[in-house]
Amino acid sequence: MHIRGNVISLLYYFLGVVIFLAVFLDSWGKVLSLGSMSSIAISYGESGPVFCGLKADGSHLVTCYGSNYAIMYGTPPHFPFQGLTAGNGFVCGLLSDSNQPYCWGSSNFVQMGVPQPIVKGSEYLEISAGDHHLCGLRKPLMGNQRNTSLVDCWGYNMTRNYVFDGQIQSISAGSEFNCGLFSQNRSVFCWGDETSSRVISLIPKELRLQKIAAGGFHVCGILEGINSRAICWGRSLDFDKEISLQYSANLNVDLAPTDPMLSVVGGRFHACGIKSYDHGVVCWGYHVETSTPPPSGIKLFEIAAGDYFTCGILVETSLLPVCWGAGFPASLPVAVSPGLCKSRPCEPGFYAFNNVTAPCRSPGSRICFPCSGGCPAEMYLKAECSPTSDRLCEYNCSSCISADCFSNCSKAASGKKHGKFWSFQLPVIVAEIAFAVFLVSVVSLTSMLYVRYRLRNCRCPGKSFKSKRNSGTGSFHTENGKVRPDLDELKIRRAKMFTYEELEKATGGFKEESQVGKGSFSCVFKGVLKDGTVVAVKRAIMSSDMKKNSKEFHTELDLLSRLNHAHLLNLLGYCEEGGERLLVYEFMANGSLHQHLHGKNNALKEQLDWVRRVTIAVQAARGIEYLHGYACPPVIHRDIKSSNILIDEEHNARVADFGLSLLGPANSSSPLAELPAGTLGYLDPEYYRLHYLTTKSDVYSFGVLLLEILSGRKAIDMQYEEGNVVEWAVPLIKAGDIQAILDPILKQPSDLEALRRIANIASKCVRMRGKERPSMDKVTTALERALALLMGSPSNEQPILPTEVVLGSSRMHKKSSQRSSNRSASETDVADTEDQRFEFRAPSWITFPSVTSSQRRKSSVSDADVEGKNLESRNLGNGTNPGDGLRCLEEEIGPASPQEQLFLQHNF
Ligand SMILES: Nc1ncnc2c1ncn2[C@@H]1O[C@H](COP(=O)(O)OP(=O)(O)OP(=O)(O)O)[C@@H](O)[C@H]1O
Repeated sequence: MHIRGNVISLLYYFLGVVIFLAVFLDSWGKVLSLGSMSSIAISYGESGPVFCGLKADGSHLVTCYGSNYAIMYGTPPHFPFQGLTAGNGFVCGLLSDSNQPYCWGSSNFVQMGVPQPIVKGSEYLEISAGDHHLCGLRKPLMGNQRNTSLVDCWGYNMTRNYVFDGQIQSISAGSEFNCGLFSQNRSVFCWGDETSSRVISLIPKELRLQKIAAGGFHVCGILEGINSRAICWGRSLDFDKEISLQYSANLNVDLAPTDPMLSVVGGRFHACGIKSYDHGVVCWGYHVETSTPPPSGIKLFEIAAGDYFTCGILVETSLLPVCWGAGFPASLPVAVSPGLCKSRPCEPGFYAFNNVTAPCRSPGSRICFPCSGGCPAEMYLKAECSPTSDRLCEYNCSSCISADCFSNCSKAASGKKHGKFWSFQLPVIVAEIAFAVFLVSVVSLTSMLYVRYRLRNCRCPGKSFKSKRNSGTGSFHTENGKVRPDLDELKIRRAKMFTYEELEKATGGFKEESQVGKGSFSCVFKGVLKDGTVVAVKRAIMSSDMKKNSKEFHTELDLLSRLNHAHLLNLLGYCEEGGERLLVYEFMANGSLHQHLHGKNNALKEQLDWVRRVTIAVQAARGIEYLHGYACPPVIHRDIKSSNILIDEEHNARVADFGLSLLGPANSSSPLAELPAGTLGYLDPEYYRLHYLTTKSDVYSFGVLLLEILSGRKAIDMQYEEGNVVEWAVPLIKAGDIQAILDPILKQPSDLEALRRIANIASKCVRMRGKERPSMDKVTTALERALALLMGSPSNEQPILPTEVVLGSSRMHKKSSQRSSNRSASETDVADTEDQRFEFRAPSWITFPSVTSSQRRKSSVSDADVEGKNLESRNLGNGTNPGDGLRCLEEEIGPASPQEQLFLQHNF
């Protein structure tokens, strides 16, 4: 008896050791399944939400849906990822091959691509993004450092390597802070800025958590043990009110539920979780007006939150995502992986996901889900959780209370009694399903057509946005005594207001040595902000014409804080104090394209080889295409030139200087009758002579820029006999003498075909009549093909992979239906061969809800404008036949009228 007792206690001891080892090993390897990194991620912010997910086909490639074009353009189509995370305006993935983060989209603070600085060769287990930063938990150290964890962070106020004592199991980033969960004692710690959230001081120190998820200004976790309910702590943004604190009773928000949870996520002011016993979803915290609740009865595998909405992956074989909250389509037509793949068997308490699709690539890897806990009321445990399946609950028919239970039990009973039930009922059920499918299809089709119709007539939200912005900074409004965040107001957090003193300090008192450039109305200085960010500060020259200064300043400020594209220069902030007007931008380490092409330093010129030059042209074209086609309302830059194409450290181009830009009409076909402004040599003759401004004016200037890039000559250079680059180069191009125009400083490529194509594009861009010039999207596509050719892509039919790799972004695919039937001959010219190769994506009303259709229409309308009656009715009120005026233009580029001369003197 005694010996048996000893044997049993020995067995228990042995079992204990095994369990301990399992838990210990688990804490090393389970990080991927527990942190904020997930198979899905949602980016949010001013440019709109984007949902990204790892495809369910085992490729580990990412697919994204949403309205932030910088993210959509930049989604890397060929990189396999282990997991995803997203912040304000950007998405990051942990690369499968290198275990390093790769980000895309745009952020003023986190570098896109592999963020820098990164300790060379560092490999990460998990990454997590906050509003403007990204953190990565490094793989565990070995030897006597194994009790130390390293976390690297990049971005706003965070760029540092952090060293922590103890093994960290997972990290999760909030708005401006981060939290980590220690694997040994399961305690949580947070660091960063807690001014508005107080997440650090409110940490429930005594609690042991199995996982954590940070939200905007709060953190939620799941308690360890059987009572695995969610607890949250934190405070709201501006008000001294606690949000979602389970300890507090007098709140205007829903409190965390007491149900056991499998998973939790944090949004900006809300949190959601997946319930443990039925995979049902429950949300708590603030509700934003107009937000929708989670669809009733849904069951989820995985869940992720944006700022005001949440998405999850349905517990169905389809693995489709479903979203709710504010500002996102409810369902997305893409199957995504329901979790992260791991290469080891699932630990105790987890089971391996089994589905017809195989979301994990390597044969031995699998997705492990935590076993559900307990059974709902009226149910009993039929089978325990096994390594291959979750626990099974069945209705206890003797204690039915709910309708579900009754119907289930009666079905089962009648199933037993009437073995031939199905043979009778099946045809009826099939007919019912077929009818339901038919009904759903008709309803979906009708609503799709209706949505498309509505979008076609959509107006840009520009005005309302502006008026809201001007209406003050209050971030909340009170309704029925409840304090709620106002969605639009909360979104506006982009351009920071600096004091003059801060910028004076940053630039060393605007000393001459800091000056990096000078424009007509401003000087540009290099500066370093308090947090170490290197910036360019553009200071308006104090002139007698304060009104003009101020107008340009506000145009640029207004435009840049609305626009967001990888190839537009990012505005970081501004200062308006007394007579001083200052704009703060990202610093572009390689100055302007003008400095490279026309500076005295030949080495700098040679540095821009043909591939770099064409890459810069493609990137600039993308930036302009965005302004014309996707910005809302559309923007005409009006001053495209080489000194406004800036080049960053990695020789990527950004279009800058929006001082002269005009917002185009969003829903009107009328070209703007603006008085000409711009730079001599780049100015569209149609605009200059007839004051006829459309997006094609930018196309003209871009054509001049292309000629400049090819020839290395300035737009106007009086040292040559033929001083105007257009008048010199176009006849040579038309004669087929491409070699004669190529920059002699560069070695000519063995195959001139790519450059010949670019020269042809340029000559079409600088056609006298706007309607005969191609639109920017056609130009971009043609340039991309040329770049692929230049880089040795074997065939034009290839997807533009080399371009994507170089540019770090991918072009948006076009819909053939959007090809305008009334487009001009020239557009067909440039894109004639390309058109058949346009690829299809999801319907544009899903991908780009508020912009695409109206903008696409706009671009075709602007063509029609120039061709059609509009011109007649609105153009020359003096009775001159506009057609004649245009026809004569090519021949009559003579001296300007005295009035025009006045403009020129004034503007240049
Ligand atoms: N963000 C930046 N980073 C680095 N250099 C910059 C930056 N912005 C401007 N510069 C430099 O300052 C120069 C002047 O820029 P600015 O936009 O004031 O004038 P411009 O476009 O050259 O002329 P204009 O104002 O007459 O059109 C640029 O050509 C460039 O060399």
